[in-house]
Amino acid sequence: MGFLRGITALSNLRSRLGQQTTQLGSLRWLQSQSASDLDLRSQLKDQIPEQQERLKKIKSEYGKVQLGNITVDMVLGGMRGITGLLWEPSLVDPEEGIRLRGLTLPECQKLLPAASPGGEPLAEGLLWLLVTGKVPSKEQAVALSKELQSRSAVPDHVYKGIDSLPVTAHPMTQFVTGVMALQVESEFQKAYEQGMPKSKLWEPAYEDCMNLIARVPAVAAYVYRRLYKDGRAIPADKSLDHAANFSHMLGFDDPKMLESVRLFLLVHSDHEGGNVSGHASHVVASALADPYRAYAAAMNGLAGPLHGLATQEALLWVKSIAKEFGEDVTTEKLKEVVWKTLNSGKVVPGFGHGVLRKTDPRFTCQRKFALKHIPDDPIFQLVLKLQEVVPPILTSLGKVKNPWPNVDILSGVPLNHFGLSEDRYYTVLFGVSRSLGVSAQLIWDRALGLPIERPKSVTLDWLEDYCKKSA
Ligand SMILES: CC(=O)SCCNC(=O)CCNC(=O)[C@H](O)C(C)(C)COP(=O)(O)OP(=O)(O)OC[C@H]1O[C@@H](n2cnc3c(N)ncnc32)[C@H](O)[C@@H]1OP(=O)(O)O
Ligand SMILES: O=C([O-])CC(=O)C(=O)O
Repeated sequence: MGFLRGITALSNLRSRLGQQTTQLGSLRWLQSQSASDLDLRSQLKDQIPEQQERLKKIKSEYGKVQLGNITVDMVLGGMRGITGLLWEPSLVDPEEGIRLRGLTLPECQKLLPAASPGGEPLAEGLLWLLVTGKVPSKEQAVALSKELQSRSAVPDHVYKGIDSLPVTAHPMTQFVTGVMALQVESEFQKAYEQGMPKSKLWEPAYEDCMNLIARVPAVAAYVYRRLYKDGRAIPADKSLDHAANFSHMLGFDDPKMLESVRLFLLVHSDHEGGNVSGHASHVVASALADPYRAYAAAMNGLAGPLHGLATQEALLWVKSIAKEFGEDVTTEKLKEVVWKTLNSGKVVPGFGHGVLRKTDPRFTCQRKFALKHIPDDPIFQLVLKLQEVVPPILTSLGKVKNPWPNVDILSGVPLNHFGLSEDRYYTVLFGVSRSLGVSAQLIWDRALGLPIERPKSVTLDWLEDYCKKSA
């Protein structure tokens, strides 16, 4: 609870010690940090000219280097395999999985500052990493925490906008409505209208992104409390870090739940640029639509069942199995259930991937967490059985390129264990997490002056003609 208070005490101690701290080894770094060291915007501003130069050099020296051939399969196959986007915060290797600014998830867990020793990383430190590519000190993460808090007030019209929807509206519809209502305060839109030159647009993009990240937890929590807790909203607790405060506003203060939310925000934060939500945000922002509009587009994509909604679908599916067949369901029965799902024309949620060709490290990371904190949870136990049962069945179909579990099959399990059991809400949690990665790139989109995205499309007639001529 006293995360910020603890750090403030440390800083006070530092000033009381004055010059002596230079003798104190481990405290030395604290003193060397100036105000601009602690300010994300200043750090970013320092980096931008260098990265702009880098991009310019790559373009002029290597602009004609080929990155592969485009085949008809790729055009008809959702552009799979086409390298066509620049995305700085993360990169996915098909075998190894995600790296956030070069760090694997276990490396992030080890290196990023945590609320308490050995705990899950603070979302603020993660955001710092995603934006700058540098691992922040705890002081930097705390400074960013304070910055986000200072930006977190949500205007009343946002809540009124959400309230105008029927409670039957899907939580993602309510959430996106809230996000669009936040857009009314876009600094980016104002700056553009006032004629700000392109070279400076990263500044209002930064403002919008930081305000957005700061505000979406309250909007998301409002939707949750409206739908499931009689609308009794819980005010923010300013002594808490970003993730813990989100959990608090949802109504969960158990320290293990706070850790679960911190982990959730880490593993769902980003997955390079070609996934539906990332790509949607990038293309919308490329038309110089403001970050709220771009993020809302991302959230509409995330709400698709083959993408982020799989979090909801997976938890619903696993729970329905537990309900119908009990938690001790046999392997044979589980196989039957998987086949029944497939034969009804549905996909098996939480398995497979568009890029990954091995078990998703985000699954592995959450599995480790569950083994530590909730080893006997019956839903977790059921997922472990599905991890064995599903891949051979999917493989036997002969068409599934990746039969292994993805992030979504376990995403909801720890949170469900600690009381957040409303499956339909899960994609909103995913959305709050993805505000970190999407925003980090939106800032760089404008800092690097990336152009409007406009790939070429063709018709079936064109394809046939072209292929016949080249045969
Ligand atoms: C955060 C995330 O977005 S992670 C992904 C979350 N989504 C899910 O968990 C939903 C279940 N999984 C899927 O639907 C798919 O694996 C996707 C959408 C993730 C990837 O799709 P693709 O890249 O097209 O996968 P792939 O090339 O292996 O698909 C080939 C075929 O196998 C099928 N397939 C792939 N995964 C599955 C699955 N889990 N269950 C059933 N069939 C599957 C595809 O539907 C496709 O069938 P079709 O040719 O009859 O249309
Ligand atoms: O990479 C993808 O296509 C989907 C995914 O796992 C994500 O966006 O988290």
